[in-house]
Amino acid sequence: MPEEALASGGLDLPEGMPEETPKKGIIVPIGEPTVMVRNLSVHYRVPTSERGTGGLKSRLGWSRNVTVKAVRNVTFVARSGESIGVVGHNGSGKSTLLRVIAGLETPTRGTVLATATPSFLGVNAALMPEMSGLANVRLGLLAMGKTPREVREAIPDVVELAGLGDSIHLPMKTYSSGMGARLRFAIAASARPEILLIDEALATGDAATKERSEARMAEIRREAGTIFLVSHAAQTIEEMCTRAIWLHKGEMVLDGPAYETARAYRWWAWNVSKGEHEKAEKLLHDARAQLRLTHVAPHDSTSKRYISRHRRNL
Ligand SMILES: Nc1ncnc2c1ncn2[C@@H]1O[C@H](COP(=O)(O)OP(=O)(O)OP(=O)(O)O)[C@@H](O)[C@H]1O
Repeated sequence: MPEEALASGGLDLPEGMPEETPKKGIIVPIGEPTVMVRNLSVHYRVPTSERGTGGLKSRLGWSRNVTVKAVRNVTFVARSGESIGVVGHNGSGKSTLLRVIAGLETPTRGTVLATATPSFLGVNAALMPEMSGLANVRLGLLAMGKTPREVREAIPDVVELAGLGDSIHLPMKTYSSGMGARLRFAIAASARPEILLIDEALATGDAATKERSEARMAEIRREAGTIFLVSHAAQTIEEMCTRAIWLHKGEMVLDGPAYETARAYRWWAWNVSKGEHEKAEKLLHDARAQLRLTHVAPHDSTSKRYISRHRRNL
């Protein structure tokens, strides 16, 4: 997204809002498509305690179901060498999108094609809270298919990347959410997966740990990997990603360079927090007007094989 487009769309920062300077990231060439998301929608039917219009069922105390449209018609293509941040307010569909790419959920409509099985680092990744961080590293690495010897070799690197010091010997249930997230990141990133999905893991941590995480992410990208990173913190996205997607109520509002997209989102969020709802609406409208969808047909790419993430799409 060119700078002029941002300016003409009225997306300059207002006076008083702190400006972040874009960080010079490690430059990695962008390669072939690794994940293709097409017309993806995820709807949930959920019971509501809200009273109906007074029909018989409602008078008998039956609960009604409503449809929550968590993801609405999202389309994009991710390529190797990209780290893609997903930003958006609470409930905008960020985690749902990641879970569908991971193959943990089946979409209501649309398809996800990928060149490899994504490694998913969710906030609730199944580790054992009673066991120490170190024991969980072993467990996690074994669960990812490493042999006992590979596990032994990988442990020092994972422990260093997690940056937990002596706390690595304490039970995981004693960790703060940030400490747990760092450990999960270190375990998942040690596999150097082709596609890595990270949900809210890197917003915390000291400068040195952040630096190491960033370097590891760059390594994965350099080895032709793609990373998705979900975060509420636009600044994390600016620092860690090359590209960002802004979701709002399940819809894609903007897809472009991380700095511009995160900045546009931050300004919108800032206006919402100040009660400037008209201005925020206009910003959403302006951002949507700039949205350019990235498309590619699987046969456009010669050397990769794409696998559907969901059985019903096979
Ligand atoms: N399993 C589920 N059943 C019903 N509704 C769900 C389910 N998972 C998510 N939702 C709803 O879908 C919408 C999107 O949720 P999602 O967790 O993807 O958003 P998010 O952007 O990751 O939110 P947050 O930033 O708060 O973590 C929300 O309205 C949420 O309540």
